[in-house]
Amino acid sequence: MRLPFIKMHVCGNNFIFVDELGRDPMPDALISDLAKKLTDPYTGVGADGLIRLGGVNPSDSSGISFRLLKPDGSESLSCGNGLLCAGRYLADRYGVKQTVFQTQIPTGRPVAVVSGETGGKRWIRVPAPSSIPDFLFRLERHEDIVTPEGRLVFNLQSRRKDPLFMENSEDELSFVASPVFAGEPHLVVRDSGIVPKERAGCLFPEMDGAVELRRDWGNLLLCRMGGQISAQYPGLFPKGINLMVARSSGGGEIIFFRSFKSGNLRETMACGTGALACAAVLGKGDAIRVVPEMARRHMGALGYTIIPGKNEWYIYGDPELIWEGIWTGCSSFTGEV
Ligand SMILES: N[C@H](CCC[C@H](N)C(=O)O)C(=O)O
Repeated sequence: MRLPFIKMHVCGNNFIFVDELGRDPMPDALISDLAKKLTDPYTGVGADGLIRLGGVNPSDSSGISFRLLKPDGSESLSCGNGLLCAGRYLADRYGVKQTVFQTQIPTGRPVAVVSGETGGKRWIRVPAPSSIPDFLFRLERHEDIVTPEGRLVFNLQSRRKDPLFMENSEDELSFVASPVFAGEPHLVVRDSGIVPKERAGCLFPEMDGAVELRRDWGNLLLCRMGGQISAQYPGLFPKGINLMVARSSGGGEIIFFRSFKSGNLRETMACGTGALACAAVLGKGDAIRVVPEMARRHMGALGYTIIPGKNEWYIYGDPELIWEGIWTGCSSFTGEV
């Protein structure tokens, strides 16, 4: 099989794009399998997801269909960074200035997101963040974790009793999270809401002036928080949950965050809808700068500017094309690492 693709990123959150415009779309089962293969970093191209763009032509007035397949082959509802990239791709490849994308297609009720460019800066216009819809968030077995303000208190139990478990850093851990829907479901946790407090010091160590950076420790903590929710709170988020740990500075005008993604089950460099969710919970002012901490460290990324509105919010970011290629297949792929 020879499949032309491109790869793009915003702040290191990277995607493979398959352009199905004006063509018969590939069957869902095939594309799900392809997503597993292509996103594989060892025997594929390697990416945080595979995005297929579909429609009659690049300026299709009914909207370009935007569908994101995660590395496990399942489908996401939306993706801020992917939409910024897709808008830039259509502009560069076909000269389309502004595009309407149809997102949240798996729900059967697509939601339009507009992508455009002003003064050389790419943006997307998305519905204002809201509460997580019931089909993604089922509280009935977990009513006791909700505070009067609508936040959630998670108490992760120690896994020390697990005979295969060797780390000694897995004592009990609790944190307060705000549930937000920003096209994707997110939990936003302020690092100050993590107990024991000193544990959170490994998430943004440079800001705390720590001499020893302990970068991996921050990753371990984030992955434990994000990864253990589904095991310890079964059924709460039936389609998974993304977890953002954030810290605000400058009174809410600047926010730093780290992102754990449900479909990757690992930390990613950045997350566009996650940045939106962080701005909704911690942000203040007319223009909120949201900086993904890992992308800042890795590439000096400045992050996103988010402009809140009543019904619609804008996210500004800098998508980049990384490479164009032809995937030729890999017969030795088994799906196991
Ligand atoms: N990175 C995306 C969201 C990804 C959704 C997530 N559930 C996944 O694909 O793992 C963004 O920029 O908004």
